[in-house]
Amino acid sequence: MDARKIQLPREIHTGAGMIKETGKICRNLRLDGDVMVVTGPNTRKIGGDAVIESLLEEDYNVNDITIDNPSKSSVEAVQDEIKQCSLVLGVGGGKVIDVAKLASTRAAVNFISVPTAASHDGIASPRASIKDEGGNVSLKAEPPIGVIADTEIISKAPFRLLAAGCGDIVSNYTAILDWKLAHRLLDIDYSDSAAALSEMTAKMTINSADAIKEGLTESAGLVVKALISSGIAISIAGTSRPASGSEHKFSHALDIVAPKPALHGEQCGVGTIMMMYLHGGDWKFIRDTLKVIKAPTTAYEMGIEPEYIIEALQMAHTIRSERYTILGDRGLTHESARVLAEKTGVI
Ligand SMILES: NC(=O)C1=CN([C@@H]2O[C@H](COP(=O)(O)OP(=O)(O)OC[C@H]3O[C@@H](n4cnc5c(N)ncnc54)[C@H](OP(=O)(O)O)[C@@H]3O)[C@@H](O)[C@H]2O)C=CC1
Ligand SMILES: O=C(CO)COP(=O)(O)O
Ligand SMILES: [Zn+2]
Repeated sequence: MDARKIQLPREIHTGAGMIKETGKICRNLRLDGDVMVVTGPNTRKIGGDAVIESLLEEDYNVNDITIDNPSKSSVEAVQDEIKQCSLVLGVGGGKVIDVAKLASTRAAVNFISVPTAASHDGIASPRASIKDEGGNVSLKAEPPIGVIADTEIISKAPFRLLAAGCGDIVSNYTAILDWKLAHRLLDIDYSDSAAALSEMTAKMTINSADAIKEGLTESAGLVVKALISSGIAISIAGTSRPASGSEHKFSHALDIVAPKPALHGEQCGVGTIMMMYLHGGDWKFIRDTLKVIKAPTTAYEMGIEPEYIIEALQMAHTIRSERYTILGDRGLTHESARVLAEKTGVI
């Protein structure tokens, strides 16, 4: 039996107005000492101030820092600031949460994830995507000890963010197909339980697609719980394989080649349509589900020119090349990339 350590959040709090309980939740988790609150320029007002107020009400000594990109320098800046702290809270979207997550891991202090949008599955995952010279790199990190998801705040976020979160969940379908393929071809370690959790999460979200509506706390709750569940599947597997396959390679490539990339979840959703086609699966079902959710299904809807879609498809196999997927080791030719994007209606 190979020795494994699985780290999972100890407490997950979801509900309208939950952010006001942050101070009490931290005290109940027996988290003492000074606290650092990390936010983004928009999310400082949207959630950061309420978190700070709640912590002050519980007599915490609170510092705060605002970051505007998920770079190595942002992580280092937060790490420098948290030298005297024993707890870090990331309050924002995926970029803020990733920076706070990695900085707290490196400083060996507790981290609590406070998503203000249900836009990605990094909320509870043991990964952090940080920009470096070559683009985004996915780094190992410690998952949060707690998650506080205020569905009131999340439901009021631009609906585009919720739809993007659904794209990141739907992407589990092709991620699992790629993982199974790599396991069969190359005997890559595979976790039935992580795959089952990831696939069930995607299925439940897709079956509820009609219920995912703008401004509803119920919709926010459904999607944020699914995203947390995807992050837990990553923790169980010890790799992002349950939620990241060829469709993510396409998205990461698009982040590099597109002058103005779309949201992570949007790109992953569109990538799932095309990679499901390559797998010979029901790509129209994926496309139609994303349409019901009002997530983008074309380059135009993502605001990305067709040429960058083709370029990203051709480049995708080179992203994390050790991770075998349906793209194979040689990837797509220009013509096959063009035909793929056209046949699936992406361009
Ligand atoms: N670690 C992991 O496992 C994973 C990490 N990721 C990473 O997450 C990032 C994508 O996250 P995503 O959230 O899509 O993008 P961002 O973090 O860039 O957030 C998008 C924008 O939404 C704003 N925002 C967040 N919440 C609200 C709100 N309630 N109301 C209004 N605006 C809001 C943010 O504001 P502000 O600028 O103030 O933050 C930001 O301007 C990528 O870097 C990706 O690599 C994705 C999946 C998994
Ligand atoms: O986005 C993710 C899962 O949805 C994380 O995956 P990566 O390991 O490809 O960054
Ligand atoms: Zn993702």
